[in-house]
Amino acid sequence: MANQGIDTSSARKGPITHVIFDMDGLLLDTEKFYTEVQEIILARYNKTFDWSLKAKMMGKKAIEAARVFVEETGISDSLTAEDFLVEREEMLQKMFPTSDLMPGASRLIHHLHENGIPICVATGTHTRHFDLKTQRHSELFSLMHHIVRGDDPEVKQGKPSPDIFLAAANRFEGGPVDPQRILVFEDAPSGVLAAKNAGMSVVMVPDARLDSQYHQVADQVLNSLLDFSPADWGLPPFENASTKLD
Ligand SMILES: O=P(O)(O)OC[C@H](O)CO
Ligand SMILES: [Mg+2]
Repeated sequence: MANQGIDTSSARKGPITHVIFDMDGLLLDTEKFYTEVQEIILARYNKTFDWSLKAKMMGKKAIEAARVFVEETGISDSLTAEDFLVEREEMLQKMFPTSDLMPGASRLIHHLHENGIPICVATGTHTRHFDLKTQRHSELFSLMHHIVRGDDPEVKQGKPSPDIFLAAANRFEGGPVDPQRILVFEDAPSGVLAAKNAGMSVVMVPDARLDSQYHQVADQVLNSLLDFSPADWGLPPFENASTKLD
């Protein structure tokens, strides 16, 4: 483990040749939408949504996160996981098309692509939501070699299962790529665990409100993608490392 720096004992298991990006909360500022609708729904039951619950939900497939939500809040007798998904859907559908990029996402994706590093996305979100979230960012996502979504038939179980990252490793040119050559970027505890379960190295870029106990599993923890130094991982450095553009 390493916080705010690199742990050379666990990192560099092999030279990094391929990169997998998580999406929600890592490339796109979409976790705030889930938080907002969950706060609204819980308020009706006179309960508050907090980051200890958020930590257990984020990164998971929708139905898996929904089960955590109704069970952990004790409202499962009044609201099933399936009904919770229906209830939040209308609100989310209005929010997702407004999704913004996270700071540093565009710079890092363009940099890796321009330097010939194969990159892809592995997101727990399903195709219909993916399309809404990315509609303003099609140019950036077109730089990905491939995109694996939560409703992909190869993804039997959501994060922290390694399924989605192993499927992503399989689909690179000449795949499957050795997991030791893959660096994953994640924001969620379940996603960091999934990457480690797949045998990959992982840079965590967590929300500042997430309890720091969840940092321990990651190989490197950063406040922002703007703080990533490719050279730490043997990847081509930014030409002007002092310039932090979005
Ligand atoms: O973080 P992602 O991209 O795997 O998405 C997972 C859910 O859709 C949101 O937590
Ligand atoms: Mg995420």
